Amino acid sequence: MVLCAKVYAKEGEKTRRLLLENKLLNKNYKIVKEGDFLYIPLNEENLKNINLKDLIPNIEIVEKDIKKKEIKRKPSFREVISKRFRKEIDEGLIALSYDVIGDLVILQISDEIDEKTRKEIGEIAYKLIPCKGVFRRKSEVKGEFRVRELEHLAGENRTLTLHKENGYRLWVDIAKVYFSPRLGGERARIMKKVSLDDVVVDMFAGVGPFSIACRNAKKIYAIDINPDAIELLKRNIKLNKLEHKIIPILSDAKDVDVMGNRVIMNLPKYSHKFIDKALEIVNEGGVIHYYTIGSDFDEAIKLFEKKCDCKVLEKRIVKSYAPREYVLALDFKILKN
Ligand SMILES: C[S@@+](CC[C@H](N)C(=O)[O-])C[C@H]1O[C@@H](n2cnc3c(N)ncnc32)[C@H](O)[C@@H]1O
Repeated sequence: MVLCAKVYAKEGEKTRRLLLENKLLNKNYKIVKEGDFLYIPLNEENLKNINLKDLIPNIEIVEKDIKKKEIKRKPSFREVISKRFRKEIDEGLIALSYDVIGDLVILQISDEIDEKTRKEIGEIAYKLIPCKGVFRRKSEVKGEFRVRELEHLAGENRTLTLHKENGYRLWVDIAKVYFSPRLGGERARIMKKVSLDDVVVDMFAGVGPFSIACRNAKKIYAIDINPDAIELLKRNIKLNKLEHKIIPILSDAKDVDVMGNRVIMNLPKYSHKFIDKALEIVNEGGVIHYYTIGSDFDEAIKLFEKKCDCKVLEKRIVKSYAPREYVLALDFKILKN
């Protein structure tokens, strides 16, 4: 038996909404109609904390024999793939993790899996993950622009998408520029550190996620060598109404002539080659947010200590890169360049 509110059918919707707003609706049971009346199941647990008569003075509470709703949950992509392709997952040929960038999904399936199966997995992802198009990583990120090759598997064959994170929006073309949604948390961390009088230099800005995350700063120089990234960056600056703050610069970071007190070096694979330039850019007392790849922090710390007088403010593992290798973040306060 379930405790129900018995109301005239014409009062039903109003009562249901009131009960829902006050967390008093028991969604595990169906609402039943008999004659002129509706029986609306009540959440007995929450009913203890509220006098229902205060909320709906004429309410009649009755017990009623109602069947539980059969809730059919759609299985997740991971559940389906784990069952169907256990062996391939264990062999490292198919990954259960995937990236969602805007309305596009990027899967990790090895070339060793035949094309028909790759497309089949793409179709499963298309059905089970809310998205418009599904791709797979066809290569690692490579070259100066740090872009990866992709293979279209299902849905729309379009690579431009609008991604949302940390309260800002970004146009990203996954075929032309680097972008990782897995860095959203790292950008949120930097965002909290930025103050109104900061001048930020984002040396490897891409489509601008770090630059835009620093929107509370006084000024932000956003540099990238990839013309497609700079075009999207300009679009993102407008989209987020930051034309008065962010200065996009299409250039090799080594050639720029700017200075700031907060320098972001988000080029983990090659950032070590740009430390001298970053030390030229940063004001004394400023901070360098250094990203690198390694198994521990020691190498990066030694590298900086050899070149300047500095102090590690914070260090953290951002994400895994390869077995026992990570993308590492180190914040250095530069005491003397
Ligand atoms: C790992 S991506 C990071 C992009 C962006 N910060 C993000 O989080 O999405 C590195 C970026 O550095 C750019 N890049 C590589 N070498 C560069 C250089 N010498 N000067 C300026 N930009 C460079 C690439 O085009 C790429 O967009």
